[in-house]
Amino acid sequence: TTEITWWHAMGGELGETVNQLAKEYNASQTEYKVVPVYKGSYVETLTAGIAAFRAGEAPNILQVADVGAATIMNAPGVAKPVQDILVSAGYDFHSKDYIAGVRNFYADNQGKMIGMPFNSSTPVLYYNKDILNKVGVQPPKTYEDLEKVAARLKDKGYAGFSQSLTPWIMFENFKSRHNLPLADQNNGYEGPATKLMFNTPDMRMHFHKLKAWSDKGYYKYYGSDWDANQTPFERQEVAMWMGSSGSFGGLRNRVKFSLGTTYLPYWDSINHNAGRTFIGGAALFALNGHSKAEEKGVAGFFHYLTKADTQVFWHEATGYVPVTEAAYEQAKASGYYKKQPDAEIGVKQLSLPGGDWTRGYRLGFYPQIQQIMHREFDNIFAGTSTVEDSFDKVEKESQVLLKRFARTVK
Ligand SMILES: O=P(O)(O)OC[C@H](O)CO
Repeated sequence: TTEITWWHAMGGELGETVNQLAKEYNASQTEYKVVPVYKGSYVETLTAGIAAFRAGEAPNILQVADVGAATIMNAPGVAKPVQDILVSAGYDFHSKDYIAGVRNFYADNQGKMIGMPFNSSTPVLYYNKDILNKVGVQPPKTYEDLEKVAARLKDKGYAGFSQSLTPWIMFENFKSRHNLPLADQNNGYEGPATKLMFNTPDMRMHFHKLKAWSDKGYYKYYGSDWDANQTPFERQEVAMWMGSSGSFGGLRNRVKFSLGTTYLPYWDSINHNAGRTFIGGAALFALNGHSKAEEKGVAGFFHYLTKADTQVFWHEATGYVPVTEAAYEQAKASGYYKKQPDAEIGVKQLSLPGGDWTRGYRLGFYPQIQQIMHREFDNIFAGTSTVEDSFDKVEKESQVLLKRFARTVK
C-alpha cells in the first residue's frame, strides 16, 4: 500500500470529519492509504509545509488557506497544478464543474486550477433568533439596518455583534461584497501587487462607524483571536456574529438557542447592488518531490473528495460549501435546505452576481500584512490610535512587504 500524507489545519470537530473522510476513502480501495496529520493553524500548516519541502520531506498534500495563496503559488517548484495531476491520472477535469465563486480563487490568471478548493467557506452573519424575536427586530441586510438593529438591541440591554478575523471580514470581503478592488495588478492576479486599497474613503468611513459602534456598545471587538470573538455569541453575550459559513456545523451542535444565518451586510450607500463575496477556507495543494505512484494516489483522493456524495457529506457536517455544481444540486434535491434553510446561505452568497473584483486576490506576505492590520485594529478599538493614523501605518508597512515580495518573484 502506498501512503499519502495530508497535512491540514482542521482542528476539533472539523478534524474528526477530515479523519472520517480519509477512513472512508481508505476503506474504499486497497492501493493507497491517506494519512491526515493536523499541523495547527492555517499559517502554521503552511510554514511547516514549506519548511518540510525545503528539507526534502514534503507531505503529498498540503492545505493552504486564502491568505497563503500567493505564497504557495509563487514558490518555485513547490506545488504541482492539481489540474495537471488529475488529467495525467486520467480523470476528466472541467473547471466549469465548480461553482462560480470557487472556480478562480486558486487558479492562475489563465484559469488553470493550481490548488483544489476543498473547504470553501464565506463570511456570513449569524444571529440569535430568540434574542432578535424578543426585541422584535429582523436580521439586518445592510450596515444601515445593522446600526438600527444594534440600537434597538442596546435599548433592551443586549450587545449587538462581534466578528472574527477582522482583515478577512472587514477588509477583503468588505471589498468583494461591494465589488471594489483591494489591490493593484488586478488584485494581484496579473502580477505581484504593490499597493493595497486599504486606506480608502470607503474603508475609513466603515472603520469610523465601527469605532463609534464600539463606543456605544453596538459592536464588541475582542481582539484578533478567532474564538475570543465567537464564544461571546455562543454564550449569548452578543446577539449576532460575523464568521465563517464553515463554522455552521459546529455552532448548530453547540448553541442552546435558535440559530439564524443571513448574508454578510453591505453599505447601501457604497453599492446598492452588492453581490458575491470571496471564498474563504482553504485549498489542497499537491506538493512536488513524490513518485508517480504517489501522485496518482493524490489524484484518486482528490477525485474522491470532489465527488458529489463526498461534498454533500462534508457540506452537511461542517457548513463549508459544496464546491461543485453537481454537489450543490444534490444537496438541494435531498431536501436538506428545506429542513435547514440557514445552511444554504454561504453557497447562495457565493452564487450572487459577481463583478470585476470578486474573483479573489493574490497578495505576497499576506499573513504578515494581516498581523499589521490586527495590531492597528487593536489600537483603533482600544482608542490609542485614530483610524487615519492606523490606516497610514497599514498602508506604509504593507507596501514595504508587498514590494519585497514582488522582488522575490521576479
Ligand atoms: O474559518 P475558515 O476555514 O472558513 O477560513 C476563514 C478564512 O478564510 C481563513 O483565512
